[in-house]
Amino acid sequence: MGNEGPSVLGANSEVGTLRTVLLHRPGDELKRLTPRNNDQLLFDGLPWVDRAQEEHDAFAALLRSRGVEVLLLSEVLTETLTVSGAARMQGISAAVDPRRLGHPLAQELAAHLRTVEPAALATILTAGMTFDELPLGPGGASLVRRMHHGGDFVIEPLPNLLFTRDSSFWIGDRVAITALALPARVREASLTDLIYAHHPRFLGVRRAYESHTAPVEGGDVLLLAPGVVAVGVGERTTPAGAEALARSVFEDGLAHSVLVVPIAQARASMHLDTVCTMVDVDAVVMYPAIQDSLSAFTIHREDVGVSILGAQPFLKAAADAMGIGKLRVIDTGLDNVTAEREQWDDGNNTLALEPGVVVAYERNVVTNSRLEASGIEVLRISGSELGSGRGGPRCMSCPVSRDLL
Ligand SMILES: NC(=O)NCCC[C@H](N)C(=O)O
Repeated sequence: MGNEGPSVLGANSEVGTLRTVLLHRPGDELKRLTPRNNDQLLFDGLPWVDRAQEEHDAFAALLRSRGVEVLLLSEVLTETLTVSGAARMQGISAAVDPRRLGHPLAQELAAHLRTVEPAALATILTAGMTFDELPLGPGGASLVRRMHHGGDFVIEPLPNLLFTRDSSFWIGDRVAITALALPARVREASLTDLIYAHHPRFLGVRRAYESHTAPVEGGDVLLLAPGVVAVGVGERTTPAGAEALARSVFEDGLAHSVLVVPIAQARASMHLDTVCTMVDVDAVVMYPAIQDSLSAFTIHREDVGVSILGAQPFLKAAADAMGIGKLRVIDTGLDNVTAEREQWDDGNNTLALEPGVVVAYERNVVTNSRLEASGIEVLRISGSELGSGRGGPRCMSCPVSRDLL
């Protein structure tokens, strides 16, 4: 960024030049994964943590080499906990659940956590804590403590923090703290909430989608063009979430059209960005199996209230709302099996650094060569370990600042 100072916060597209991004370098929370808990914690396997960190470091280094400022969630969290007592309280109260721990243990643990240094507290809030790790005296007064096994979690770890896309997203000059659908991820939003509320860098930033009335996850939200938002509805974001988000962004003047896009309620397509991401101002990379069937309900902001257009082909609805003749689709695979394999491995989950330049996993060889054949520059990263959580470069990044289109 040279002497230009901090970038202007916010984004109104998927492809405006990326200036600042929030990533989470995977840490001790990944070491909590075992064959007994990985399904519940939404990982398909047990990543080799050191290698996952190396892969992530290379991802961050690539972004920096392209002039992007990389904010790391653990560092930003520690800074926030250092400057703000309110943030500490917020983080502790979200992590210590009296319904599960009982009041005696919950009170004792919360009192202890209030004495912990910011960096160590940030580690506990992200990596969790087991009963064996409780730094309290013998568990005399707590039945809960006596009855749990030492390896059980007092505070659940958050291995999916890696996917910073889902727990917050920027729209216009506002940030939305999302409402995550699954128990394994709900607490992530308490961390993004306290960071954006109390970190000095974000003071004064206003919120979008404050009502949190229903689940909305950032991986389902695509900023197709200034004023035009697509929201996937499937395993995570619900119809009520999409509707509430639409009304909220209309009221705040952040969009005039919201496309609500049904996607299969399946692990392979848990978010809209697992099947479709933007690679240029008028182009998407999309899983071919859904290209012809993907549809959208379009909600328009009207002078009074909203209008809802019935389901149309997604590509037509998107082009109409964006005011372009056609949304180009870069088809990702020549045959069904290759396409299915590369979709599973996040071939469609690209992160645009500017129009026509994307970061992608190297393993998706066919998809990447199709992108290049269409004139897209593909910056490859390895994701053999990172990918075991089922997320690619877009899932692993929350753009905090993009040049406005
Ligand atoms: N936007 C995304 O598709 N994020 C990937 C999230 C993966 C994570 N293991 C999850 O199941 O939520």
